[in-house]
Amino acid sequence: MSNRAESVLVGLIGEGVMPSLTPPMHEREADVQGLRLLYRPIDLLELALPAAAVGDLLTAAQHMGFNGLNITHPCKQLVMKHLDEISDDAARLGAVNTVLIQDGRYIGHNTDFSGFGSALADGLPDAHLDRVVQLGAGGAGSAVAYALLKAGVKELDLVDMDANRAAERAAELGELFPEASVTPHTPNELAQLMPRTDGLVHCTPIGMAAHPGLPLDIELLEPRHWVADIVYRPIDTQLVREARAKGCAVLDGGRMAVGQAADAFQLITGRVADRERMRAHFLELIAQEEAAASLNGGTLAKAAR
Ligand SMILES: NC(=O)c1ccc[n+]([C@@H]2O[C@H](COP(=O)([O-])OP(=O)(O)OC[C@H]3O[C@@H](n4cnc5c(N)ncnc54)[C@H](O)[C@@H]3O)[C@@H](O)[C@H]2O)c1
Ligand SMILES: O=C(O)[C@]1(O)C[C@@H](O)[C@@H](O)[C@H](O)C1
Repeated sequence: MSNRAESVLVGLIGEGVMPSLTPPMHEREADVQGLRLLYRPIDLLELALPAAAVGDLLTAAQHMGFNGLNITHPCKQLVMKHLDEISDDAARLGAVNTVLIQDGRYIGHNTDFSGFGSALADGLPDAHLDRVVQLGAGGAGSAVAYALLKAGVKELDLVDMDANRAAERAAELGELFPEASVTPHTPNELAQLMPRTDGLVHCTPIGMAAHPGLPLDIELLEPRHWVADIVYRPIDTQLVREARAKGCAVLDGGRMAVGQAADAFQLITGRVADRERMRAHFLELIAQEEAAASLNGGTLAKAAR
């Protein structure tokens, strides 16, 4: 038996979270550090609960002695009204993916943006950040764009097939970062944008096992561009492979997945996670999934993210 101070109990609330690699990443890192930590997925689909149940689940988690929670789709905004305190960045971004339960209070943070920010700094330390093209302005894309602007990007070209979404996000981000210029675009403008950009960040589902292919005409990519993909199932997406083959500096989507986990681990446990060790474990887990998928005829597990 142990209490909240002696061991750590963590959960992940969202839809379709059973295949998530975040629970094993936290548990392995805690094991290596000699910390007793259990991390359970709490899947709204399996429980047949609506997203609006997130508030009741927070209460239940507190009653059951949880130390913290990760929150994912479709609850990252919904959870905010149930929190006692929200970090400045999560409040500005309008999304929470990590909730600490401390002294009966709920404190919200966002480690998606910080995880991408540290991934970019660690994985592409020499990347020029004056001008960046970002493809995809959805949920993850919003956190990534926020991280890019915090990292000092001066001109961010936000491209989405949904022109309204690109325009809304660009306007929101432009207000948060008045010193930068954030401009909405549709994919047919990529031929004009790519020759002017330092790097490309990819945040659409294209390249995932269920959505194979390339998100842009690969001829638009030049060896001087750096490329960051956030898709990580598979880890070497077609974009990552073809960008590497052209000589571009490349960041794979696993770096962000590990970054958000490492930052949440630190917030929840108070201990610093060893990111390289966590990444090595993450790559092991992905390799196991990919090997199992190739045995099953090439279909990756029903992993949503
Ligand atoms: N590495 C990580 O930690 C991490 C975390 C979350 C999501 N992801 C990956 O990021 C992807 C996007 O996640 P999300 O939550 O932002 O999804 P989302 O559905 O909220 O957003 C995707 C956006 O891409 C746009 N889009 C789709 N196809 C496009 C195309 N061909 N050209 C331009 N725009 C296009 C859509 O209109 C939408 O706005 C996921 O599919 C997942 O693979 C990675
Ligand atoms: O790994 C996952 O499944 C996650 O749900 C991905 C992303 O949504 C993060 O914000 C969560 O902390 C964990």
